[in-house]
Amino acid sequence: MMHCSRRGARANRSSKSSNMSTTLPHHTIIPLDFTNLILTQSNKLPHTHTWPHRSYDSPDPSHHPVPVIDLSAPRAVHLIRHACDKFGAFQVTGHGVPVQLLKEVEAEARRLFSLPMGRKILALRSPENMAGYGTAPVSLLCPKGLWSEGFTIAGSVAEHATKLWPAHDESSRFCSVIGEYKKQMELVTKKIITLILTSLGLTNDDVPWMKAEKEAVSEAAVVQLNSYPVCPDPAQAMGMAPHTDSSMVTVLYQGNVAGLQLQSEKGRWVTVPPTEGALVVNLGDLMHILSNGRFRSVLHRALVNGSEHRISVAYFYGSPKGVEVKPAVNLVGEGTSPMYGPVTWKDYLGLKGRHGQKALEMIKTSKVHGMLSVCKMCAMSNVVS
Ligand SMILES: O=C(O)CCC(=O)C(=O)O
Ligand SMILES: [Fe+2]
Repeated sequence: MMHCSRRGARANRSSKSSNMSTTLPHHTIIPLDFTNLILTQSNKLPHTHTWPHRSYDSPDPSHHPVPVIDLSAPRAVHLIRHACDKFGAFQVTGHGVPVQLLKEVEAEARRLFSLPMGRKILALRSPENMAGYGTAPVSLLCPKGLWSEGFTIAGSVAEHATKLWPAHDESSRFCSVIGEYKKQMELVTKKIITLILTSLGLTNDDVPWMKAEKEAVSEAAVVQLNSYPVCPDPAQAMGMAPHTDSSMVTVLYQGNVAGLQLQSEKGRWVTVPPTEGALVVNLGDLMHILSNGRFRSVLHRALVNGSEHRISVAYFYGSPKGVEVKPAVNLVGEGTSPMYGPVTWKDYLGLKGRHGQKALEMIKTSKVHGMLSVCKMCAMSNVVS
């Protein structure tokens, strides 16, 4: 596997005060102009987007499939505990989100990404604030470009939409579909978190911020639209580089085109097959912290393909503004210390943005006094994944 390094992040930060178009390695924030590329270019992967070792990691066909769990089944809690222990991920049905709404969100994402680059760039995100159009935040830490584009929706949907579609009738559909999606996803995500807590022997009382004010809770969520255009050389390309999400949980809709893979305990890649009407649930780093290391946050990536344009929609649920997540007291053995120090989602995102997959290690209680205080001082916030 080609590992992501901090090279891109450094290049990005150093470009802050200078002319972005000349000094920024473009793949770090501005995706390829796929719409134009598909119309005019030869069938070749640019060297900036060629991952030479990617094809070495062959998937593990013998691995047990990631379980599909019906949320309304009597054994749901038991099945969720097993899935969280073994995979750090599962798929859910019986979630109550109308399939029609999922299809509408996908259609809106396709409408957004098919806009000309000149229009999408009007909503370009900055290196410090990941809301808006650009490559996935994980690309800041990658040596090569990703075969994808992303749009991160944090805060007001209308603010994003009017940048893309100045005409009201063009932006209003996006606002209403995404607005409804956020509402539905908040409901289902809280249901899923409650079941996960139950599987750990905890209740919502052990995590008081679950009952926080409605507004604070809606600040705890971010929607990420991902687009993976048809690729001329899928074996050498990477849609989304391997990463764990920083969230508590991520609920992902991946339409009907395969691409998502997660890493098994044995370190092999396992495809999560699209399942009609199902949503994928990935445990993020905050859940790993809350569970005092019992549940792992799953390493995952997205591959691309040569015939279909794939869309995925991730709903990241972190923790409300200012709330520090820490290992649940009931999961810390008597006489032992919690495995991790308390951290807010915002600070953790800052750490992850700077240090990638090393971030978790850095808030281990043995390390917390040195590194975390340093990173809080120079916090680069709002990096989402
Ligand atoms: O597109 C996918 O399947 C994965 C997306 C993802 O991992 C993310 O947005 O964090
Ligand atoms: Fe992810």
